[in-house]
Amino acid sequence: MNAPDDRQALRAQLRARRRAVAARERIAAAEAVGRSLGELADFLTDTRVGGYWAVDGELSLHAILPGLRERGQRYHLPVVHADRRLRFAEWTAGTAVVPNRYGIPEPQAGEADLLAPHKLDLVLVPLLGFDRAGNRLGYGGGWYDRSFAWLRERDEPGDTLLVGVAHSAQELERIEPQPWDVRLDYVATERELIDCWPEKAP
Ligand SMILES: Nc1nc2c(c(=O)[nH]1)N(C=O)[C@@H](CNc1ccc(C(=O)N[C@@H](CCC(=O)O)C(=O)O)cc1)CN2
Ligand SMILES: Nc1ncnc2c1ncn2[C@@H]1O[C@H](COP(=O)(O)OP(=O)(O)OP(=O)(O)O)[C@@H](O)[C@H]1O
Repeated sequence: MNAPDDRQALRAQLRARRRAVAARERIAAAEAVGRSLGELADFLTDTRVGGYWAVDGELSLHAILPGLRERGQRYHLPVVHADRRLRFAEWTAGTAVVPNRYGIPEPQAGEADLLAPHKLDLVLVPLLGFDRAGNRLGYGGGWYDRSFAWLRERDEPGDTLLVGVAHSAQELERIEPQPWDVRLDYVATERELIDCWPEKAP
């Protein structure tokens, strides 16, 4: 069910499903996802955290921002780059943003203020679909796969933790991984924190 054509059909279906989450549920999820993330010690202590500016039904991260700030953690948004790898720029309330070519707001940062993906300690990753093994379906641009490709070879969580964030309605039974896909370490939903590598040593 995961041949390329099927992946396209699946994306359309998942987009529709994500958009169909009712407003009340969407708001409750944005408020609840912080509790799931809070079960992960790294989320409470890591210095450099990457996130996203939610669009198109993505689970909004705004409710976790005050906590990050109080704990002295720094929050960064993805910036798309011509080499099709993401950079990350710090964002605080008041940072000017401009729409990128997909219409998603990103900080207006100079080259010197952009961080390469490996500089982040933990990245909250947007997605269309996920499974419990940490396989993920994105928009098909390969941005996260390309940007975090070095993590693919790992057989245990790497230096940069990848944490998918999604509505529980976006869970799929199984996503057939592609050779370039980078697995998530955790997925946080409004209901739970899913450890995608339960077999790893404690
Ligand atoms: N909020 C948010 N920010 C993000 C992402 C994301 O998924 N969500 N990204 C995650 O990668 C990166 C941007 N990548 C994106 C890739 C494709 C599309 C998109 O809507 N594509 C259209 C086709 C547009 C086109 O080809 O010009 C589509 O799929 O219909 C958006 C963002 C970085 N920032
Ligand atoms: N490390 C890589 N090097 C070169 N191309 C890559 C790499 N990773 C992914 N790609 C390319 O990106 C395209 C999209 O990949 P895929 O369908 O897995 O996207 P996605 O995971 O849904 O998107 P995203 O990561 O942007 O959310 C693929 O056609 C693939 O060839």
